[in-house]
Amino acid sequence: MFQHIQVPAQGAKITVNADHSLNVPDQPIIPFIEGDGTGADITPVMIKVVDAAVAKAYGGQRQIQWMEVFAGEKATRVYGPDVWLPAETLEVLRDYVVSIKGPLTTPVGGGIRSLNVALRQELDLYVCLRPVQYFKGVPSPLKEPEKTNMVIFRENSEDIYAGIEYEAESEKAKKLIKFLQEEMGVKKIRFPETSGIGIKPVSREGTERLVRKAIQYAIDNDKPSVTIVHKGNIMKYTEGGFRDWAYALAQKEFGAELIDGGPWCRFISPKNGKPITIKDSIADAFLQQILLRPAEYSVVATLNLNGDYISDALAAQVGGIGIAPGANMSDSVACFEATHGTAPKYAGKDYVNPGSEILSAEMMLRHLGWTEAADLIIASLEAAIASKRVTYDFARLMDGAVQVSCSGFGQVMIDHM
Ligand SMILES: NC(=O)C1=CN([C@@H]2O[C@H](COP(=O)(O)OP(=O)(O)OC[C@H]3O[C@@H](n4cnc5c(N)ncnc54)[C@H](OP(=O)(O)O)[C@@H]3O)[C@@H](O)[C@H]2O)C=CC1
Ligand SMILES: O=C(O)CCC(=O)C(=O)O
Ligand SMILES: [Mg+2]
Repeated sequence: MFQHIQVPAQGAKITVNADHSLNVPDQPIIPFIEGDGTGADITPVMIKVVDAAVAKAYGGQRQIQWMEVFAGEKATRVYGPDVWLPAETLEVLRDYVVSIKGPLTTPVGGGIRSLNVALRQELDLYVCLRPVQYFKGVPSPLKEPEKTNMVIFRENSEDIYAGIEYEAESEKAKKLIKFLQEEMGVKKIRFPETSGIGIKPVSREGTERLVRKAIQYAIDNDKPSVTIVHKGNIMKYTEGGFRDWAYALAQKEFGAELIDGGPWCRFISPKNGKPITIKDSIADAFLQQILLRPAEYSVVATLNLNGDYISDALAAQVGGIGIAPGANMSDSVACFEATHGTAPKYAGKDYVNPGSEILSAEMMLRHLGWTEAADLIIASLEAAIASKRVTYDFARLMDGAVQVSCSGFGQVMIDHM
């Protein structure tokens, strides 16, 4: 058995069929990672709200059996000082198929590399799915925030984000720079003696599997377009490759045809008979477009680092990263997590908005096919916002709001179920 993971006495594993559909028992065992910093505040609230929604929706017929698994600072307390991501945590996340996690801290500069990234890489969770939608009543810096309605498909396994980099003046950096200069004829490293150096792998296979998911999502959800966001004018063979491979895939696998000689292309959705346009935007221009003309964008397919920046920027347009959910997915395994981090200055204060992790759980319930419980979460969130009993992030921008704590907001949601 496991060293520190307690398997619940009741409940059963979710399993996956050959076509990647799920078999979900009425009492699925769902592993969760509490998370560092504010993770310890929001994760218990998420669990309470989800349990209330499931109980209300199914009257005791269905129930999640939560199973805590460890990562980050809590893992070092449970397993020992240097154990940040125990092997049995990875084994359980893979084996139990569907899980949810709080945020995990990554130090800036030195120290451990991101555990969040490690987890995505180890489980090959190649899609980071981050829907961005407006909930009525949420304070936003935009005049018409309801026009922002996008779903980000962020490539989750490659790019500069993969963490292949070498510290300035280290032996490895020196060796790589020497190789680049002497073997590859590189003359453009401005300060070779003092440069840190990073590698940006972007592959056709990695691009294709991500873009395939994004286009299929557009078909399944009746979306009008998929926008490929890249910086391919500058990084021609990585970000430019991403753009070219994405267009080629749309033509090859979905029968898209060039519009006015391309590169934009279009195909008719086999689901609703309406056109789906595949277009692209260079990342810097895209960031101003989403503020000025958000209604023109729907599904977004992008590289790892762009997706990181874009998801926080878009979240801000609809009220901030306090209500920005997400999922990391492979074809079979899914680990749901909020877009935001551990917000260390608020840790342990029962203060922050638990909305992102609750909405990540709402995505998880929908993924399980438990739509009634998911719908209850959305309805109770909307009712809680309408009641103006909200956490600090909304209260500071809303007229007439009453500020409640993190757990208080969870209770307001439950009261409105
Ligand atoms: N997937 C993950 O686990 C992620 C982990 N991280 C890690 O988190 C750590 C902290 O990163 P940092 O850059 O501070 O980013 P954070 O996302 O943790 O926080 C930035 C700001 O966002 C706002 N915010 C964050 N969470 C909430 C919430 N639940 N409710 C309301 N507002 C919220 C706060 O704004 P304000 O100050 O205005 O109140 C906060 O100061 C780093 O180690 C980073 O690597 C970061 C992102 C994702
Ligand atoms: O892993 C981290 O610490 C940061 C990750 C992040 O910002 C993200 O995935 O959005
Ligand atoms: Mg981020």
